[in-house]
Amino acid sequence: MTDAGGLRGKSVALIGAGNMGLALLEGWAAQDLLSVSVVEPQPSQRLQEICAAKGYALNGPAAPRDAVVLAVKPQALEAGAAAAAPFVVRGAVVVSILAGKRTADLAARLPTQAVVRAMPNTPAAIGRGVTGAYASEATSAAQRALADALLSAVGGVEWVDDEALIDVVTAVSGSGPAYVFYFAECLAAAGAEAGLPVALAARLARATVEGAGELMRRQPETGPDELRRRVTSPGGTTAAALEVLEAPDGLAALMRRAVAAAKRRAGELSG
Ligand SMILES: NC(=O)C1=CN([C@@H]2O[C@H](COP(=O)(O)OP(=O)(O)OC[C@H]3O[C@@H](n4cnc5c(N)ncnc54)[C@H](O)[C@@H]3O)[C@@H](O)[C@H]2O)C=CC1
Ligand SMILES: O=C(O)[C@@H]1CCC=N1
Repeated sequence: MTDAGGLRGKSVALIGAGNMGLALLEGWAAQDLLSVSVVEPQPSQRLQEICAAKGYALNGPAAPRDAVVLAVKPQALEAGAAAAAPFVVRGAVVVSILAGKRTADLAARLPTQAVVRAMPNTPAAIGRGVTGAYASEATSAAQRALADALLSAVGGVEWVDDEALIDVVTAVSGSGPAYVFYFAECLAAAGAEAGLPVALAARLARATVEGAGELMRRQPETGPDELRRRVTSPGGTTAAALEVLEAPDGLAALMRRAVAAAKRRAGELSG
């Protein structure tokens, strides 16, 4: 395995290996460069398999680590930070993926000021995630590079200089996969209501979202607006549908409200 991010020989503790923590662990295991300790009170079968196969310590004694990744629910911050603290020594960087929790919230509970606040998303589980990240002022360039390499194991990483933007990242790409899945559900439901057998409508909607996403991925130079135009014949069926979606109270207005609600909720989760 190439070691572009300089992960070889680095040690990491992962606190919480549910959906997102496990996705990160899968990425690290595939690279096979790190020494990993995992703390997880309810280890899944898959977690146990990875730890056994890779020799990762699962719920073993704490030891100083180069990085500590916190992946518990925001509501479990106190207990998660208590579990993380024994792994955090001088020079360690803490990477938190907790929605809403600020770098200051983390620094107040851990023996370090070097905190990276990151927001990945669930396509990380197949190495196709995208993560927004912010590094506190006390984070060194080397610590930030280590955090970048850890997060890059499951997809792209976009850094922001203003911590407040992480709440927006959360509302766009952190929660975003759910919007896309819900869109597929709604398209299927509308198709069924318009007369298709329910299962067929579900298959068509799913294949459409998959195919459109893949088309976008394979044509990175082409914007979604242009891809949309290519579907839309003047005076045709797509134009008729888009007239509905583009109405003042249409999809753009709904997305604005949805993103604003998620951003607001992220703010409420801080502290
Ligand atoms: N699910 C998602 O799409 C995303 C979630 N996040 C954030 O990631 C974090 C984790 O979310 P999920 O993985 O979805 O939740 P999850 O509930 O699947 O995983 C959390 C894990 O933490 C474990 N845990 C609880 N207390 C603990 C403790 N004291 N020490 C160690 N482990 C402990 C739980 O047993 C559980 O397995 C959340 O803070 C969430 O905001 C971030 C990006 C996307
Ligand atoms: O719903 C949540 O709070 C988490 C953060 C982004 C995606 N899931």
